[in-house]
Amino acid sequence: MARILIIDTNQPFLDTLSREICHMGHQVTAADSLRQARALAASSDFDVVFLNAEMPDGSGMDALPAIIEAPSFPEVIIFTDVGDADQAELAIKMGAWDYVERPATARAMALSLVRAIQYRARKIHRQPHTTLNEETLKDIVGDSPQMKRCLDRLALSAGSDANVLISGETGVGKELFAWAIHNNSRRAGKRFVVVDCAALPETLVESILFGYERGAFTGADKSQSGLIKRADGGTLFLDEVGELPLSVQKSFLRVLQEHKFRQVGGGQQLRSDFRLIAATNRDLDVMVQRHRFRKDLLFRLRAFSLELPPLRERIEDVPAIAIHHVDKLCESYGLNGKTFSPDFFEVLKRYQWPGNVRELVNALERSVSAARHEPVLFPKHLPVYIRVHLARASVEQGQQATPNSPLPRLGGTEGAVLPRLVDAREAAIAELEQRYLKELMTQAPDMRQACAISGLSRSRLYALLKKYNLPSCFRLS
Ligand SMILES: Nc1ncnc2c1ncn2[C@@H]1O[C@H](COP(=O)(O)OP(=O)(O)OP(=O)(O)O)[C@@H](O)[C@H]1O
Repeated sequence: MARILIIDTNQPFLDTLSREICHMGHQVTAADSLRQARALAASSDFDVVFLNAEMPDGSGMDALPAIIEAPSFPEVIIFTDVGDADQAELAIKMGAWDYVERPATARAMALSLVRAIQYRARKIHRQPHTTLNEETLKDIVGDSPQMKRCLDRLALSAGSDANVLISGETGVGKELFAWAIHNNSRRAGKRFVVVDCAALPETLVESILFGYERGAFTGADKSQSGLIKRADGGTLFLDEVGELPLSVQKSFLRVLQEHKFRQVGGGQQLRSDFRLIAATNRDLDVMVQRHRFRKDLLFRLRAFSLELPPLRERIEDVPAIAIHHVDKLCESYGLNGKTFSPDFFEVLKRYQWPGNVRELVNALERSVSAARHEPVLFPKHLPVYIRVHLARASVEQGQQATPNSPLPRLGGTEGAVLPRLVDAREAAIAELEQRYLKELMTQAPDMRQACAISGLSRSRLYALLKKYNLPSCFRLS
């Protein structure tokens, strides 16, 4: 629970904003003058202060330094009815957390509070980990207890040079965490070399990793160093390490033990001082039992382990992640920032997100495109497959009886009835692709045959499996 101070004289707005904040589980105190606000800030602890820039007894900007320097060093959100770019710049330079024009609804304003609280909680939480650089963590959003535990583990691993194994379902943020570990380690500033083991053609894995000498194979007309050498001094990130062919696992184990290797077709021994971070969405212990992964390699990889939980197990992080990515998307599309309809986050929180944060980011990207210049995101802007899924689930749970309707209702607050044809077609294709891939998983004994049957390339097949969060483990016979 955070403690919030609101400094404003507009009673109806104050009442609604206070209600919203209490509803979020925080404690609110109100002050209707700067004098009272200064006294309160000096005598009580506050996490966040909403400060009106124009108060009857003076300028909120003048009171800002005293409030920022109050004993609890609160985060201050300045709000105003008359936006002024110069004043905004000054406020931020003076240390305000944010400067906002008073939005139409108190609810929208309460949402900007989420980020301030999250930022503050992290700041306090991370104080003992002096090595962590705030700037390198700005893209890791989430304040749930699970996320805090992961950030603790991140801080621990960043302080050592041990190999790290990051596990978790597809799209949970494994690469993001790997980056953050690298950027907070002594190797920050050196190379972070990413190897997507799932996308490496089996015949070329060794030459890509180890490099090759001139004449090593047909077409090798000059020698070429590999990714292991490129990572010298920095970090080597092996994504989807479970896909590394067994033959390569053996030679890679040697590299891990000795940090020495030979290029394909080469006699000379080379050295590379890299730190290894590996990631997997597969159960490597099961793969070891099935003789698909080397036990000694797993043992080495797992010197330090970090397990990232699926998004559905930290669903409270969804609004903050959504705000973060919508802001980024609007910025990259050159759009004005967007606010959210009251039920937008409710809908996001009801969905299970099998593709985790990546699926959420994709859904938001499509929502922002669908809304274009509309300032508010509604559930109707979400991809149709999500709305169909939720409508079906809620009908099945008997929460939403639509006995006479042959089609699920697809609208959000607007209550639209029929999807656009293009959306319906997309939903049908998605459903068919998923059914096909599941069948393919049970019929094909291995990846090579799955590609042969489906006519898909290895990387396209992996991309589709990832899209639908289907495991890439085939029947092992
Ligand atoms: N905690 C988070 N806060 C904000 N964005 C996140 C978070 N975690 C993941 N993302 C975003 O989700 C997307 C997927 O993240 P990332 O590629 O790191 O996942 P992954 O687990 O490595 O996926 P895969 O297993 O498919 O390789 C990225 O756009 C990333 O920025």
